Amino acid sequence: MKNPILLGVNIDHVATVRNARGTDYPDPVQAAFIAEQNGADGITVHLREDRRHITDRDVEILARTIQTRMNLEMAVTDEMLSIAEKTKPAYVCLVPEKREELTTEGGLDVKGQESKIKEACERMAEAGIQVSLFIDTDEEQIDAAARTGAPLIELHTGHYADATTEHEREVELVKIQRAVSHAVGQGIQVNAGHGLQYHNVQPIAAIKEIVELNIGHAIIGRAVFSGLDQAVSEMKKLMVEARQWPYLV
Ligand SMILES: CC(=O)[C@@H](O)[C@H](O)COP(=O)(O)O
Ligand SMILES: NCC(=O)COP(=O)(O)O
Repeated sequence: MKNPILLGVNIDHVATVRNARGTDYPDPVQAAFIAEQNGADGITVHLREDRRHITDRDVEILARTIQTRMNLEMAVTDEMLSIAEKTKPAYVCLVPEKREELTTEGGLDVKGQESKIKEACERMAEAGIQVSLFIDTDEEQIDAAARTGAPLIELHTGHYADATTEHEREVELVKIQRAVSHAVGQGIQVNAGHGLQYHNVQPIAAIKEIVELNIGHAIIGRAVFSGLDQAVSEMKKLMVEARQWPYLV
């Protein structure tokens, strides 16, 4: 395919199930292996400060066993930057984090903490790690991301996913399309993710400049019923199919 769309499978919630009982299973390491065998182009894990799902042990083992590439999502803290330096994932995705949140609620405020994020990007670049910034579809945030030197952004698709009417969803889709063009115009690679599932992924996958989608909760949820192999390959199939659609803007 000339313009492929890549799938990063987020395996956080395999660890959520494991940690609910303090057992050794299900193991995210096994999940990564199955996901890779069934079309995942990368594996994403979010090492939260409260370690509610993925743990340091998971990151250490995954760093040695992932065959594709690891995308380590993390808050911009010294502790997390040091873990990244030690484990050397291919990518880190810097995200905002609140301990009490159920999941990530919004994009990183790059504009409001530009020098801190620029320093983090430089520190990661020195360690040979590519940085992605998880941000909203806001042109000022995209411009700030460009100034930090981050080669990638991941656009937050949560508002699109949470839309309750067709009109609202269309409005959010247009915001994503415009943000993609704006970022690509500045030479930034654009990924996207959050809240994507089997029924809403295709219009996003059809945006031809988006390189990769990171999807987790919906895939792991479906895997409970269909198995992880099918859950991953079905998602990839929908994405690849949508990539053949005519461009939407
Ligand atoms: C940054 C992002 O959009 C998601 O990866 C999110 O952080 C997932 O975190 P949870 O798996 O804890 O919901
Ligand atoms: N960055 C988004 C991600 O990794 C997965 O988010 P979700 O599909 O679990 O909402």
